[in-house]
Amino acid sequence: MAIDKNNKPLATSGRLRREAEAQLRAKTAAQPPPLNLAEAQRLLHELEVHQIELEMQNVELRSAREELEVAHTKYAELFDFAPLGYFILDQRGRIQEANLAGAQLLGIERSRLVGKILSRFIEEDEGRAAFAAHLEKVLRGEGVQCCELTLRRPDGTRFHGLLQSASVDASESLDGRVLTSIIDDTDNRKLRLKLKKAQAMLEETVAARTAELTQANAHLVQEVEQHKRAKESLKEAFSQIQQLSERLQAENVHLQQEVSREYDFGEIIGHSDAMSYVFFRVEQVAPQDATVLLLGETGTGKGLVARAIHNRSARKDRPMITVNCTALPANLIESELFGREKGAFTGANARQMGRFELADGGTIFLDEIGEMPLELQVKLLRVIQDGEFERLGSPRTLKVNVRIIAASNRNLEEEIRAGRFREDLFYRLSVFPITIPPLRQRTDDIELLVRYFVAKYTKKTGKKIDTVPKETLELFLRYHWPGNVRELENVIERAVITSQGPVLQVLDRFDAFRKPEEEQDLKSLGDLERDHIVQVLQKTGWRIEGPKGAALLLGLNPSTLRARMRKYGIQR
Ligand SMILES: Nc1ncnc2c1ncn2[C@@H]1O[C@H](COP(=O)(O)OP(=O)(O)OP(=O)(O)O)[C@@H](O)[C@H]1O
Repeated sequence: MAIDKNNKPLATSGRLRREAEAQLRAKTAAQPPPLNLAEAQRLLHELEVHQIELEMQNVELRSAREELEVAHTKYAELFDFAPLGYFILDQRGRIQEANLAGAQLLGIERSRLVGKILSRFIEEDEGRAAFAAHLEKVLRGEGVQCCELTLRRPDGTRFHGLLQSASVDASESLDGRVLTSIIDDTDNRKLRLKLKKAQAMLEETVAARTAELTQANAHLVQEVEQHKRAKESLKEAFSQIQQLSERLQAENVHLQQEVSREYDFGEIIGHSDAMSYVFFRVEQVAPQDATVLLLGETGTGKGLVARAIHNRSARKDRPMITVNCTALPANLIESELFGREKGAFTGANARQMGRFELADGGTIFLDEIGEMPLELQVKLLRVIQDGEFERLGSPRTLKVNVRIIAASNRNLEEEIRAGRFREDLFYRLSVFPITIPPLRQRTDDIELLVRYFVAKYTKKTGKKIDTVPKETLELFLRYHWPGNVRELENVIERAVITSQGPVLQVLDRFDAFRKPEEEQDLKSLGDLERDHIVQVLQKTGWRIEGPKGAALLLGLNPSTLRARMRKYGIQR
């Protein structure tokens, strides 16, 4: 009981007493009624069972704990002796935990490792910045991150580490922490570098070798190409040589034939105005490539003029091929001109080059063109126009570059009228006509020709003849020479053979050279008039006027006679 300083009970003590008694009452009221014995025994039993249960649980817990400890030891060993360093880092990269391998890797005791910033083991600022970025990415939750860094141990040794980090999420109660494994990749890296170097070297060697091989290959291909080309050009050269040899052979045969015919390729003799005009025309046309048509009686020298044109042309080093259209059988002219393939017709046993092919680059002289069969005239026209033709029996078109000189002793205009000569061919041929006058119209040349032939045949026979009697010359001047220069040449040749001594003796009666009247060609009125005028003039010694002049004999006015002479080209 509470008392005051006078040892008297306080007034509040009564109240407290009352409250305490009330609490006791409430407590006893809440308490169960006192147990009876049976109940007490039952409760005691349960209590004992419960205690046994607890003891058993305790045993189980202990063994579980032991097992856990064993497992922990086992995993701790695994953790410690794992072949790579494990580190648990905080958000700033401070090492919170590390396995033994990790401590060994960083060359520091494990106990001293905890609390150290991993960055301090990283070489160079650059590496540390890379690690910071690595850590940041991990903490940002960007998943597992890897990086390569050079790390330095406290003893100064370095190693190349491969880092792999992952953040540990909060549910694993390692909130904000990072698990980082580090592998010492130094040896592997060295090996890799070596391997890379070796590979680079290998690649370099392979590239160099490949380049060498490619070059060698290209060289080979080039060589093969060159060989191929060389082979081709050899083949071509061979075929050209073959063609050339064929051509040369043919040319040779032709030239031999020409030589055997004793053609006179020397200069053309003549100093008459008529011949001077012919020479002038020859000089004019020779350097051109124009087609020339030579007109004139037989034996007037058309062949010689053709040769002179060729020899004065740019083609003079190529052959002049002569085709005498009268000398060849009509059925052979075509194959002679254009050539033939083997078997082109019965009897064509071998391939033969035509005269046009032979004359390629040169000149072809088509003598007696008026004799050419009509059907061939068409083909000739084509050659003149396009330079093209086909060999007999061959569809292949050949092209040649040939200058054409044609000659005719026939009056081609009459032939056209008679339908024996194509007008178009005539106009093609007569681009540049040259008419060679008959010998009787250029008696001025006779003496010159006589001396020329005498010299020629005395040289040939070894005789010495230096005089031609005046009477003989006069005889020659009077004669009308139907065979022209050829006839005169024959007369001289015979005379040289038969002459004894230095004087030329013409034994033959001159009239013998005249054709019997009935054999003579029927001449036109103009020709007869011309011949007659010449004869009379020769008789009067070329005197025109006066009592012994030709005009009187002919019953013509001298000026009329002069006009006729001009018309017919009659000159002394
Ligand atoms: N002016 C001349 N000078 C020298 N010889 C000539 C002359 N004219 C012709 N001859 C000679 O006369 C002969 C005949 O000449 P060429 O064959 O050239 O005449 P052609 O007019 O072609 O005759 P054809 O029409 O009969 O073929 C040849 O031997 C030739 O040498």
